[in-house]
This record gives sequence, C-alpha cells and structure tokens, in this order.
Amino acid sequence: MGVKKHILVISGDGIGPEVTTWGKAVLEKIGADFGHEFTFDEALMGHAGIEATGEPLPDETLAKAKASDAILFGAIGHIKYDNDPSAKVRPEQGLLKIRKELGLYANLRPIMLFDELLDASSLKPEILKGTDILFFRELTGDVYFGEKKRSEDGNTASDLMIYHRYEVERIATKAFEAARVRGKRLCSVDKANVLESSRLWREVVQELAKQYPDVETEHMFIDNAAMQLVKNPKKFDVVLTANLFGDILTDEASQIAGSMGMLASASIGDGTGFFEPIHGSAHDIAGQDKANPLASILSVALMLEISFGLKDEAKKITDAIDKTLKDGYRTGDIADAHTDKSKILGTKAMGQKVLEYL
Ligand SMILES: NC(=O)C1=CN([C@@H]2O[C@H](COP(=O)(O)OP(=O)(O)OC[C@H]3O[C@@H](n4cnc5c(N)ncnc54)[C@H](O)[C@@H]3O)[C@@H](O)[C@H]2O)C=CC1
Ligand SMILES: CC(C)CC(=O)C(=O)O
Ligand SMILES: [Mg+2]
Repeated sequence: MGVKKHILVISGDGIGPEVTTWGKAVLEKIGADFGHEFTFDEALMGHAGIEATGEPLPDETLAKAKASDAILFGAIGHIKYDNDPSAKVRPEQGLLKIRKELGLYANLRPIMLFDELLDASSLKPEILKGTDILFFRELTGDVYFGEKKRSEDGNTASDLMIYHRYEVERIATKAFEAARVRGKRLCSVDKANVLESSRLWREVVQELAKQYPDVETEHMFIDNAAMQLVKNPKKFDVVLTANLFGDILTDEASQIAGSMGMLASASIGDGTGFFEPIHGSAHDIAGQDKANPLASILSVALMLEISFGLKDEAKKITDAIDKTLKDGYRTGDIADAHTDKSKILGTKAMGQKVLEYL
C-alpha cells in the first residue's frame, strides 16, 4: 500500500536549487514507481527569502514547514553577507531559526563510503576502507544560539557557549540508542578539559552511559578527535558531539567520503524531519552546473527511511548511486586521475544518470 505524504521543498541559494531539483526528481520517480502519493510545495529561505520579504525565514515558509510531513532543503548563503560582517539580517539566521522552531535538535550525518570513491579521497584507501560513522550533532543549542554581544565601542564581541542538561540528555539518548543497534561503540567529543559547558556534557553522557552497558563509551577531546578522524576513521562508530564541534568535524569527515557533495543529513527532533546536504551554497561553483547532486539525493534516501519508514525505497536510491559510480560516472569533485574524462558529468547529467539507474 502506497503512502500519502506532503513534502516542502526549500531550495535556498547558490547551488541549493541546482542540487535540490534532483533530490525532488528522485522523490517523484520513487513515488511513481512504488505507488506513493507525494505532493510538493515550495518556499523561500535565506538570501532568497530576504530578497522577497526582507526575512531570511518568511512566516509563510515556517507555516508551510510546520504543515508538511517532511522538508527537503538545499542550502542558504550569499557572498555579499560573507563579505559584510556588519550585516544585521543574514541568510544563515533563517536556517538557525527553522531548526529551533521545528525542534530539530538532532542532526544525523552518516559518513557513508562508496567503495568506488576510495581513490577520490586524498586519504589512503587502506585507511578509509570499511569506515562507517554516524555523527549525532546537537543542533539547537551551543554557541550558535547563545547570546551574542558587541560592546558599544565595537571592539569586544562574545557568543555564549551554553548547554542545558536536558539538551545534552535528549541528543545523547538518541546517539546511545543508535549505537546499540549499530557497532555498539559511542565516542562523545567535547573540550571538557577547558570548557564548563563541555564538563556538563561529559557528566551527562557518563551518567547516561550506565544505562547502556552494552555500548562501549569513550570520551575524546575535540582537538584529538579531529586528528584521529583522518588518522584512523575506522575507530569511530557513533560520534556524539555539540553543535559547533559537529559542524566542523563533519566537513572534515566529508573528505573520507570523497567530497562535501557526498554527505547527506537528517535533522530530527520534536516534529517534521528536515533533510539536507551538509554543504552550503558554494558560491565558487554556483550557476556553473558543477555541483554534485548526490548529497541531495542521499538526503532524500534518509527522508524516505527515517520520516516515512520506506527502507526498500531508500535502498533503491543508494543502489542506483552505487551503480552510477561503479559504471564510472563522476562529477568533478569526486573525479580523480583515473576517471574516464567522458564520464565526468555536470550536475544535470549526473542527476539524469541516477534517475536512469533508478
Ligand atoms: N546548510 C547550509 O545552508 C550552509 C550554508 N553555508 C553558507 O554557504 C556559503 C558558502 O560557504 P562555504 O564555507 O564556502 O561552504 P560550502 O559548503 O558552500 O563550500 C565549501 C567547499 O565545498 C565545495 N562544495 C560544496 N558543496 C559541493 C557540491 N555539492 N559539489 C561539489 N563541491 C561542493 C564548494 O565548492 C567549496 O569549495 C556561505 O554563505 C555559508 O554561510 C555554509 C554551510 C552550510
Ligand atoms: C547555520 C549554518 C550555516 C551552519 C552550518 O554550517 C551547518 O549546519 O552545516
Ligand atoms: Mg556546516
């Protein structure tokens, strides 16, 4: 029996619309092939939202988001704000606000390694092979949401790094539950040797660990974790960490998978799930048909599995990507010296190729 779901598509800025087109096309094809009724709506956010309404998260977008069964998001950001630190209204505020409003406190970022891309990474294949990590990045707390201040003379600035016990407990519980059904190893990453908020984090994780004796729990400082991740990524199974640390560590981890264009994410919590590539709007390649659409397509696979419980459909997508890569097709970011030049595709051709293999 098919399911009936309403999906909001927020493509955003830069390469956001270029890649999200293909995520949506894959959803449409899966819906048609498996007899599901997927309906779609669109909404603005980020620079696109500011241009149209003055707001990075227009009220209409938030209302539509709350009324949908899942959200497919692209990316936000515009070079003009990156180059103007004094801008008070910024595209990124839209993304932070929607995460908070929807209670999306858990950001799952799987580091999924396609064997065909072992050579695309600058890391050695023997170090990478067999790596399978699931990051649980806390998403609605930390320094991103703590009070921001600037002194009157403009010469002093601060962002409050703050965590409440309940915030750590709820994300840690999700991570422990996942570790229990995966490799039974959890590494909690913090900076408890220096930061009080990290000491609370570690205290809560240590307490919770007692309820999961079947999970081997380890604590690691962020600086060491950043190093271990590229030295021996296989040592990690579930990684639990705070908002800022998780943001940075997962961009680093994208190099294990080959590219920023390969990492998908699921943001979940109190209500509607939100699915997005981990990358941003990538000004340097926007509008050039160069962006890798696979992270958006993989985000759709996460949506189908996590929000709708459609595991077979999700697997069909990852299988289609696997076959596309096995047959040698690459976007520029995952091509290497051995890639057949005639198989290096732009965003559109890669999206089409995955649809064909579906
Ligand atoms: N979730 C979001 O919407 C995010 C938005 N941003 C915003 O995006 C803008 C650009 O930020 P950056 O620091 O440059 O990060 P970015 O993630 O947009 O790009 C970093 C690098 O990765 C490459 N890259 C990213 N996605 C790719 C893809 N699909 N295929 C091939 N290559 C890809 C880019 O070309 C660039 O060299 C900024 O305004 C930033 O605030 C940044 C991160 C996340
Ligand atoms: C607010 C965003 C720009 C933060 C970010 O880089 C991310 O969530 O990956
Ligand atoms: Mg980021």
